[in-house]
Amino acid sequence: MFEEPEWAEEAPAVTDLRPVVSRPRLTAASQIKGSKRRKLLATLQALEAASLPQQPPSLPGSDSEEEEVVERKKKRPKKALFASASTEVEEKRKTKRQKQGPPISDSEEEEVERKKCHRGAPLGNDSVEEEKRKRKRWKQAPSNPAQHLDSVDQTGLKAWNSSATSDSTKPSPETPSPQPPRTLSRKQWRNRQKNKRRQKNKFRPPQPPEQSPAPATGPTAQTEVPPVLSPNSHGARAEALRARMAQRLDSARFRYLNEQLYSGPSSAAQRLFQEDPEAFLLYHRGFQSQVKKWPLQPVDRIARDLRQRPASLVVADFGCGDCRLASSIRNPVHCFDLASLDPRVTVCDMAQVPLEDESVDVAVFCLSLMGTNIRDFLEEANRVLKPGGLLKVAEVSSRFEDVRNFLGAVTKLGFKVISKDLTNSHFFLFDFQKTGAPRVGPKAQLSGLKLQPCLYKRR
Ligand SMILES: C[S@@+](CC[C@H](N)C(=O)[O-])C[C@H]1O[C@@H](n2cnc3c(N)ncnc32)[C@H](O)[C@@H]1O
Repeated sequence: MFEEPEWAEEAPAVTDLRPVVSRPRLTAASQIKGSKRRKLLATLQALEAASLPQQPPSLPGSDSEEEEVVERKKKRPKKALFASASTEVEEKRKTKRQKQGPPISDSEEEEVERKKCHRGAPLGNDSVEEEKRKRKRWKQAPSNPAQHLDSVDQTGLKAWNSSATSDSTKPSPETPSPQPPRTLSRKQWRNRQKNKRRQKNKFRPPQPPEQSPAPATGPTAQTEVPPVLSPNSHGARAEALRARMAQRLDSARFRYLNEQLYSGPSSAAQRLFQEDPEAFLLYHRGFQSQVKKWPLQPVDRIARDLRQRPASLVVADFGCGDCRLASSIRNPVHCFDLASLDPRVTVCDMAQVPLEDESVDVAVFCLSLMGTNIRDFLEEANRVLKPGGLLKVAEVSSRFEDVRNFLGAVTKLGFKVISKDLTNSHFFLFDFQKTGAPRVGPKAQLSGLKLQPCLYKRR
């Protein structure tokens, strides 16, 4: 006769985890109970036969099972009843898990095989149900607790933890499972990997602070800024301020020199630059920075015109500056200025240049009719120009109050107007031809030669 292991039904769910320890003791007890049960069964059968002859027939093999259940109910203590109730709850949980399709472990298969060996006769329907229940109980007591934890979902895990808090075999995260699971579903495997990762991260050593990017406004950024940079940046600002102030000073000095050149006679300008050669450099730096902004520099326009003429023409550049004209044409060029920025320059007051009378073909005044003695410059040009020689004048347009008066005055000095170009926004350009010696005496007033000074605004 098949004997159901009563320990499985009587024991609470938690103690079901230790079946191997309790099985031999319970098997002996069940044998004793089996003999008693047989005696009681015989008594009951006798009583039933005497008092209940009208009872419906039962299915073959079912009587003994029913009697066993009745017998068990009689013998079952209150604890066992409670255990049975809790087992039913657990069975419901297990059924739910079974619906999710947990794999049957090797120990479960072995148990099924073991039960098959114990069966001497085919089981009835009730016996089959009992067998199913037993299988469920065996599943409730997994041989590998870790596997059990992994095989349940999160809800099942919570239920397990809450119901098995006092279990000494409850797996700890650090305790490796003695038997690795052989068949895990993808979800179970993922859960296991996730748990492993969590454990790993839990014990990961903290990263050094320099590897983790700190916010720019955070305290790390504040401490990372070396205090040495502060004086440097202060020094840089001071240097920038110094440079800016120096530039302002140079600009002021340029304006002062420029005004001196326009407001006094050339002799005074000559003395100025002789006494302070650096002033000439400063003046030309200022001039270059101004003229660079122009759309067209007049010296380039004059050079272009002269390139249309024979390169054999001798040119005299009055107030040559940095000899830009001489550098732009192939003609022989006499360069005159109050100071020298180039070896080709003859330092002199252009009111008196060291050239022979009627020795040059072209006389050029490009932005150089400065000073209050313009008549002296034009009479000197007339002197060195050959008869029919070319006089080219370029001046800032704003300097002219009356262009016609200017042209009339130049004509009285022995020239005739060939061309005038008033189209440029910054300068006027005139071409004269020498007609002869000046037609007016030294005391004649040529008001047309009085031009406005070209003053630069303070920026
Ligand atoms: C505005 S800059 C023009 C320089 C050059 N012609 C140019 O267009 O690039 C005028 C030049 O005329 C020179 N200058 C002015 N008066 C002079 C004089 N009396 N004798 C010689 N050069 C003079 C100045 O020294 C200055 O170099």
